Parts: sequence; C-alpha cells; structure tokens
Amino acid sequence: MANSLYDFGMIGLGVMGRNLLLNMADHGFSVIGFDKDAAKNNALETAATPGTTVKGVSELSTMIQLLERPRKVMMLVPAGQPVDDVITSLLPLLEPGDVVIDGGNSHYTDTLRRVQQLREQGIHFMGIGVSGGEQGARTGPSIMPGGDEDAYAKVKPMLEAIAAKVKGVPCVAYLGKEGAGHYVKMVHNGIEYAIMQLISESYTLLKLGAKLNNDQLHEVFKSWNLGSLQSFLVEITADIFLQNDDKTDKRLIDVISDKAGSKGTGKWTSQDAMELPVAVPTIDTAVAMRTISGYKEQRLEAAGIYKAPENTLHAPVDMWIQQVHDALYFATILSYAQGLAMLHEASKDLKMDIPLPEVVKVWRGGCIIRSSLLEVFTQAYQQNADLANILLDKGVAYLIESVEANTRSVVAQAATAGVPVAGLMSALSYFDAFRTGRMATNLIQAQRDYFGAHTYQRIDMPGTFHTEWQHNQ
Ligand SMILES: NC(=O)C1=CN([C@@H]2O[C@H](COP(=O)(O)OP(=O)(O)OC[C@H]3O[C@@H](n4cnc5c(N)ncnc54)[C@H](OP(=O)(O)O)[C@@H]3O)[C@@H](O)[C@H]2O)C=CC1
Ligand SMILES: O=C(CO)[C@H](O)[C@H](O)COP(=O)(O)O
Repeated sequence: MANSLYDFGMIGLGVMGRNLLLNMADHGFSVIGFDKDAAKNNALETAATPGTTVKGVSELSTMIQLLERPRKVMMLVPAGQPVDDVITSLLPLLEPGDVVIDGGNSHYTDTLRRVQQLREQGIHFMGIGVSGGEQGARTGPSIMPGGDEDAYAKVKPMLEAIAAKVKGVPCVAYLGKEGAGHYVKMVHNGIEYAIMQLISESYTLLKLGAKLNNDQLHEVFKSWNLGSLQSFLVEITADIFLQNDDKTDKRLIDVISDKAGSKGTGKWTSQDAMELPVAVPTIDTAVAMRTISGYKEQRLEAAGIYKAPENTLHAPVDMWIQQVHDALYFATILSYAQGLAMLHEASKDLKMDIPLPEVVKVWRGGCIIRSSLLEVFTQAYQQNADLANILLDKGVAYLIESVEANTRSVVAQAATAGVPVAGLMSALSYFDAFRTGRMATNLIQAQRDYFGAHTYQRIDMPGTFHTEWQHNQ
C-alpha cells in the first residue's frame, strides 16, 4: 500500500470507530484511522483480518494526505465539544467536495449547525446514526444516514456493504435532510430506553409473582425470544441471568447496583417530544425511572418510613408468566408507536422528510431495538406510508387486542401489590387516552377560561368562546 491512497478515514479509534473501520476493511475497503493514542492505532492494526488493508496513524494531517479524493472521513468521538474540536482541526486540511461524517450520538441541532458551517467551505457534512454497539459495529450495524443526498451517494456503497442484512437487504437507507439521521437515532435510543425499562419491570414481576430464580428467568426470556417477543434486548436479557460473578459465587445480576446510568439520548428524545409537541410518556417514564434509581439513599430512607403493601401477586406460575409476557408485548408495541409517531410529526414540523417505511426497515437488523415487531410495522407502512400512528393499522390493532386484557390484569395487580411498573402503566394510559373519542379535557378548557379567560371551543358550533364564570357562589 506504499504508493496507494486509502478509501476511507476514521477519527477516534474507540469502541465504535475501531470496529466499524475493521468491518469496512473486511468488505474490501482500504482504511486508515487516526487516534492521538498510539496504543489504539497499534490495537487497530493488530485486530485487522489478515489480508485486509488497515493502517493507524497518530497525526491527523498524515491521515488526510493519504486519503483518496474526494475524501471520505468519519468521526466516532464523544458527542458535543469533541465533535467541534475535530471539525476545527479538520477544516484546514480538507478541500471542497470532501465528505465528513459524524457517526456518533450527536444532537440533531448541533448537526444542523455543522452542516451549515461546513457547507460554507464546500464540504459535505453528514450526521449518521449508528446502532449495534461493539459487536454490531464489527459485524453489521444498523445505519441511519441523513443530510446531503449527493454526499450520501458517495458513501452509499460502503455503508451498504458494512450494514447488517435482513433477507439480503442492507439495514441502511437515506433517512432525510440535514439532521434527520441523528434525529432518527435519537428516537431509536428513546425507544431503547422505554423497552429496557419495560423488560426490567417484567423481571421484577416474574421474580415477585412467580418467585423465579436466575436459571428460571433465563429459561423464560429464552423462550420469549423464540416467540412474538423475539428481539435483541430480550435475547441478551436471557443471557444476563446466566452470567456468573468472577468476584463472588453469585450471579453477576445480583451484585450489580440498581443505580442506572445514561448518556442523554433518552432525555433528548423526551425534551424534543415536548418541543414538537408529541406525547411519548413511556419514554419519559423510562428516563424518569433511571433518575429515580439514582436516589438510592432517599429510597432506602423512604423504605423505612412507608410500609410496603403485602405481596399479593399469587397467580399460578404459568398463567402469571403468560400475563407478564403479554403486558411486555403490549407495552413494547406502545413504545414503538410513540417513537414512530414522534418521527412522523418531526418529519413534517422540522421539514426533514423522514421516510418512516425506510426507518422501520433499517431497524429490522443490527440495532439495539431490532425485533420481529419491525416486520409487522414494515407491513403496516406498506399499507400506508403516511401512517400517523401505527396503532391505527388494523394488523397492529389485532395484536394489541390479543394482549390487552392480560396487560390490564398485570398493571392492576402490580398497583395493588405496590410494585413499581410505571413503564407498563404509562403505556396502558397512553393507549386508553389514544383510543378515547372524548377525553375529560373539556374540564381543563373550562378551568383555563374560568381563571384566565383563555377561551374554549364548543362541540356544537364553530368559533372561539369566553364565559364570565359565576365566581365562588
Ligand atoms: N458504545 C456504543 O455502544 C455506541 C456508541 N455510540 C456513539 O459513538 C460515539 C463514540 O462512542 P465510543 O466509540 O463508544 O466511545 P469511546 O470512548 O470508546 O471512543 C471515543 C474515541 O474518541 C476519541 N476522542 C475523544 N475526544 C477526541 C477529540 N477531541 N479529538 C479526537 N479524538 C477524540 C477518543 O480518543 P482518546 O481516548 O485517545 O482520547 C476515543 O478513541 C459516541 O458519540 C457514542 O455515543 C453510538 C452507538 C453505540
Ligand atoms: O447508542 C447506543 C445504542 O444504540 C448506546 O449504546 C446508547 O446511547 C446507550 O445510552 P445510555 O448510555 O444513555 O444508556
């Protein structure tokens, strides 16, 4: 490779950058990576498949000089200031027509700003969401590109080669203008938060209601993964229960602290949903539950003050497992429904032209929220590409109706027994509000007009009305 130029460059050779670059090399592309840390450059070259062309360098200018023109460079560095720092270092080294990709979890508004900034210099900037974690990056992630369509054409062959494949179709497609790729990835992560919360609630319900040990929990989740709940998150959950702790004779799950971390993409989804506005209460709840998990000391103090209700979860084991299965299935569909409805609204409101039929296809493989349900949603969007909410699809309605009664039963029993299942409850409440033709919000309108002359509309005639309410009679 002494006199040849490389097809693709990567900045940041951490978990994602290293593995994505090795994936590209395995598909016949010659690749070069830059990291300030020489050890990471060596690790990249050592991990390369024999016969592939992979180089690591410690100088950014060296990497840029060694790239085929127009240059195609991706960065996989932490979101925020590091992305701007990389852009500042890159700009003097690039030429008009070069393509710069941010493959990290950046906020889409930052991506919009960077698209403008680089456009002024004739450089294409693309925000591309990548999902699948370490393993996915190495063997086939789900890829969510947005931005300049001409720039996408330049990297499309490479992205299609490295993406996960479902029925031979690559899990990558052009997902809309400017910040659309990062917007779709943000909502993907919001749905990820919701489903993870729901699975953790199901775990509690199985432990308390059926007294399952870790081996039994493994068996239940393993069998669920063979049926309608088939998904990456259910699959890894089954594995987790079998992992032994290497420091004690316990299972690892039983010694992990219940304080849950987060890097912010779930919170962004909730914040942006409020801005639109679109209701995503199960995602909001999942974010809130991670926050409450951090109140460890207060929770321990409160546990000493408030007596827990008696554990009244005593259904026959097989029946309880089926009921919890159905509740998880119901609420998982509701989580996708909320996230997809948000994308539908954002696509119009933010003028990003996000093609929802393509989004659900891209999520079928490689990503953290991949599941057999994505096939159902793909069919729903084949019927109606502009579906505002997948709950309005007849096929989805049939699935919901089949598990609705068991969901109500589980939520009611959990409430009586004092088991925290806010994710399941929020999904059921969203559903009940969504399927209600006349909500009680007429009273809210009356109150607003009473105290603030905010006006209201009537059901029997057009127009806007205000009433001089008879105060405190
Ligand atoms: N891990 C995951 O499962 C997923 C992560 N992502 C996203 O991908 C991005 C990268 O994540 P990940 O690979 O896990 O992170 P890592 O921390 O493993 O790697 C980040 C890399 O960026 C480098 N870096 C940091 N700051 C700079 C800078 N200013 N200039 C140049 N290089 C810099 C680091 O180099 P050094 O350490 O030498 O400073 C490191 O090599 C993030 O946005 C993350 O949210 C997306 C999907 C999944
Ligand atoms: O993007 C991802 C997967 O698609 C990351 O794994 C995800 O961001 C993890 O988020 P958090 O640390 O907030 O749980």
